[in-house]
Amino acid sequence: MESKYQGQTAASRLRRLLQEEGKTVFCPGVYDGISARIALNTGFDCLYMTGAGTAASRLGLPDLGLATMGDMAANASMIASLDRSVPVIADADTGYGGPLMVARTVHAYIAGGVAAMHLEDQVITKRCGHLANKELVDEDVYLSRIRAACMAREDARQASGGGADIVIIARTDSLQLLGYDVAVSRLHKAIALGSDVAFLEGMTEFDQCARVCRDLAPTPVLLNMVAGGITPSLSVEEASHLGFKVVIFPSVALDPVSEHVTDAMRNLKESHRAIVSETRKVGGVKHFFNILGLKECMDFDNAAGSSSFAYGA
Ligand SMILES: C[C@](O)(C(=O)O)[C@H](CC(=O)O)C(=O)O
Repeated sequence: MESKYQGQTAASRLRRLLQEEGKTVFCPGVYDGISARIALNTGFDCLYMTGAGTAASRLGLPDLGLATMGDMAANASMIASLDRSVPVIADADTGYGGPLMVARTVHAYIAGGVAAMHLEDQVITKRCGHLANKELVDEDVYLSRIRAACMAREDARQASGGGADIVIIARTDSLQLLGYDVAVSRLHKAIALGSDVAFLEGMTEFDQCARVCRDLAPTPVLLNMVAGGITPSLSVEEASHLGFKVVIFPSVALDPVSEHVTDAMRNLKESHRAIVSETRKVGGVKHFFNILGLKECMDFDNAAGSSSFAYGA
């Protein structure tokens, strides 16, 4: 069967979604194979790889600039590989070093099939954008990160005959320290260098959310809806009404996981017996493996002529 996305890379598919009149792309935050599979099975047309979730799930650590480029690129590439027709927007933090390192990051994300990446102006020892007392790099350092990313994308475009067209999202964390006008001015400069999308991190007032898309028009703007964060909570419809073209929900899976797993762990510790969910009682272990593509794996193996799954599993 021909894919309806024939010939489109994930990046070009995302570019089309961004151009669709009246469309706001909204993305659940995913950070591992399970959360990504569940989001794909739910039918989202774009995913967001959260850096906070990547640091949490791969390293067991908070979002403090501890995940390396290797950690992030490997995770983003794995997630992007699960369904090539669904674009993945991935956190790329500060780019993990100077311009040469930023360029390596861009090439690693492109090689992994990532559709878009965001780069910010915090110091390398960064923290979640919704924490206090963030430190920034000077504007020229930030712009050299963005310039390096756009130069690397251009090199990759030429080498691939146009295919490698990763969407570059300029994020600024400067609102907290330098105020709205400086933050928007940093984004304008990043756009002038070739960023495709702008991301004003850590807005604290509805008025800022209401202004930013107008002030940066016609560049598409991304809204970060961290649960419990400092930005007023908006629905996708409300965000769309204000002009946002992309909304990410980084923590949508993190809180349910930490809360439900805590309950399950406590229960096992106290009762010495694991809770068996209703779905497992009915579907057995296969229920979970089916979420991860068991059937598709067996079909592939059969189609390749193997007899391993001729009688199922
Ligand atoms: C968007 C973000 O960069 C992320 O890693 O998902 C974080 C979100 C978070 O820490 O929950 C951020 O806003 O800095």
